[in-house]
Amino acid sequence: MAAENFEKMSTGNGNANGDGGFSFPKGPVMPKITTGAAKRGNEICHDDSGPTVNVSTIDELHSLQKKRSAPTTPINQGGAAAFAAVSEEERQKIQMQSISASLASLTRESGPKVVRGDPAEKKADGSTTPAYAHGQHHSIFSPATGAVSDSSLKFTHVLYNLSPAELYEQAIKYEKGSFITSNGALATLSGAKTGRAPRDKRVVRDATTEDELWWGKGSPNIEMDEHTFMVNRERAVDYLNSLEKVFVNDQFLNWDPENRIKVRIVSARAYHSLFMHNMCIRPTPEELESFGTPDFTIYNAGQFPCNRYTHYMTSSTSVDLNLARREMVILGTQYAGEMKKGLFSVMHYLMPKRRILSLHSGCNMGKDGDVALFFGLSGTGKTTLSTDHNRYLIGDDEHCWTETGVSNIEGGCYAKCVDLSREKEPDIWNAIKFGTVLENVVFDEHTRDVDYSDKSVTENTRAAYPIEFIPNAKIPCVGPHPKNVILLACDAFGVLPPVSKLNLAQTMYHFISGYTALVAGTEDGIKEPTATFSACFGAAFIMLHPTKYAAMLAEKMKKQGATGWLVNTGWSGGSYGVGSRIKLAYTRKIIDAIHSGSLLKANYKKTEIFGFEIPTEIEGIPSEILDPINAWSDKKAHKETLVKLGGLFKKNFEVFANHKIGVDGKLTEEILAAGPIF
Ligand SMILES: Nc1ncnc2c1ncn2[C@@H]1O[C@H](COP(=O)(O)OP(=O)(O)O)[C@@H](O)[C@H]1O
Ligand SMILES: C=C(OP(=O)(O)O)C(=O)O
Ligand SMILES: [Ca+2]
Ligand SMILES: [Mn+2]
Repeated sequence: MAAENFEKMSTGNGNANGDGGFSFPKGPVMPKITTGAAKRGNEICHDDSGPTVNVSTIDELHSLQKKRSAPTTPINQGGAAAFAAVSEEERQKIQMQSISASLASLTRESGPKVVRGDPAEKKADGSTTPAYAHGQHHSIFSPATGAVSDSSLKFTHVLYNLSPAELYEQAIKYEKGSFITSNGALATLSGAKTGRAPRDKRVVRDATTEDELWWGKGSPNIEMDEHTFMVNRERAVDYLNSLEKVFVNDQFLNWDPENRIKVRIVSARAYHSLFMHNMCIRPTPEELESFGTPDFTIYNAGQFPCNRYTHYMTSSTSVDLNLARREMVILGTQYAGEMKKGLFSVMHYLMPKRRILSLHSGCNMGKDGDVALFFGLSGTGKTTLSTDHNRYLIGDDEHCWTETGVSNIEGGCYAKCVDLSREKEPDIWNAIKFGTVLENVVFDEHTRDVDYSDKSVTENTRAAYPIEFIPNAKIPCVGPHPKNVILLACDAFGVLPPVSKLNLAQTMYHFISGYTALVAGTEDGIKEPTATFSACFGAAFIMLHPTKYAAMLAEKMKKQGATGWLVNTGWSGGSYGVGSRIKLAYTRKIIDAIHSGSLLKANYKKTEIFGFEIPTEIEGIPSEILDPINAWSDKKAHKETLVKLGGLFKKNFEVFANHKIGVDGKLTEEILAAGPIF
């Protein structure tokens, strides 16, 4: 009986053949040792009643495994086929020519020889160098050039718009610190830099940008000249060309089809290529065929430092933006966020020129089409709160607001992972799967389970995933005009109310202030929260004077009748160290009440100093936390802290006191009066 059951369970072929008189001994044994030899007499011993593979060598077997990707342009029947085949070759040639031009070191050759494909991939003849004449898999481009240098003799292999699976393989084979975690994500390390380096971000100051951009105190635009840019560009390009292979991504920014920008990212790491694959908008195969030349190019040579003897360089890191050349160069940092936020800066320049407002905000939409924006500095909750199971996600970080509505600039999200839990943030948790880049996380060496509470590498652990990994993403990522504009502040002083309703002047005052206060980091033993003011909740990325963006926001909010709110996602019941961070569940309830419109109808009272309108009740939230003073046991300390914060706001706003916001002089006065009064 036992043997019979065992036979039923086993799907072994060949033995459970009802040939009587033959049974396995009891106990766990290997079922397929003998064959039908006992019955078939002197036949040769074999065990292959199933079909066999139709090859004669192991190489042939391997060649069967990968089928060539189907051409994306349907080749017409009949006479057109030959024409289509030629034009495909021609198209690839144009594409390689364009990549060669991107990689040209401008002082020497016109561009390197480029060849498409992995140099380690064996050709049919076993060679690994490109086949010059009979191009099979690889298209090749050799520029006509008189000058000969070592770099003009070698090929630069281009890994063009690889798929996530291919990029996983590249990362795991060649990039130390790349692993697959148990959820299927690709874990990587970004090296010495685990966050952005705003003090190393430079912008070329030329005749045009001199007048157009915001320079000087408070501005993120640290100047450099054209010549220095070219020195760094050459350094990056030479570094990239010295490698055996580079990754090239051709993608889009902005879901608004009329204002879409074509971007090319040239990088040395599969990690960077997969990151941008996830974060930018992915072209369809057809869109890629007609991509042509990009509107903007990033040269990411982050593994290679800049030269400190180069004028303007103050460290080994430099992130350089040249708007005239439409190029960005990255040296000395591998933190992938530089690319995403660098392109965001470009959009903060290009879009306002078209009278489109670019926003450092998350954005989602309710079932009835009500759109909300979530402004806030890093770590205040844009990604967390815009990812809401009951609403459609338009985007978590970068948007545009046009005459017709909003559009996401990106094609993916970049979530903080520190202390991530399945219970509190199920959608982000589930988005961390095959295809997602997991930066700087710690995992179990055997099970590969990620420990999101482990901050050994950095506190700024991140997951980058395509937006469609969020089940209720709104694709295409566009929506109508916003109804609510939510300003997020993580107030570690614990004096800002959990939610305040703002009038237009207050909304503008707080938008221009861009306040948050974070604890500087538990390790350093810093007890005192530090206030940060970052104009437009994104001073690191804006290119024009903050009042330009503020004026556009005021005009749009007024025209659309949008309501402004200030939500404190930080401390309650005392400053950091005494009080505690407002529960995410409470913040979500507050946000729900904003979306539903119920909060608009609540009863309000006015606070001291800041003059906020705060609700007296919100369903599901203990009423006593709505007015911060109630949650503080030390009332005197509360008042002192409130006055201190008010003072910091005042001091910060001084630099804006002489600026007119838009053409409306009355609004400017109202904004100046909308700050703290004491
Ligand atoms: N009350 C709260 N509201 C929002 N986020 C909170 C709250 N309490 C804790 N958090 C945590 O703060 C972090 C917010 O980060 P994130 O949403 O990525 O910010 P941003 O996208 O603005 O940079 C998340 O790790 C989130 O879990
Ligand atoms: C990636 C960033 O954005 P955020 O923290 O707002 O998600 C950043 O500021 O570097
Ligand atoms: Ca940010
Ligand atoms: Mn975010």
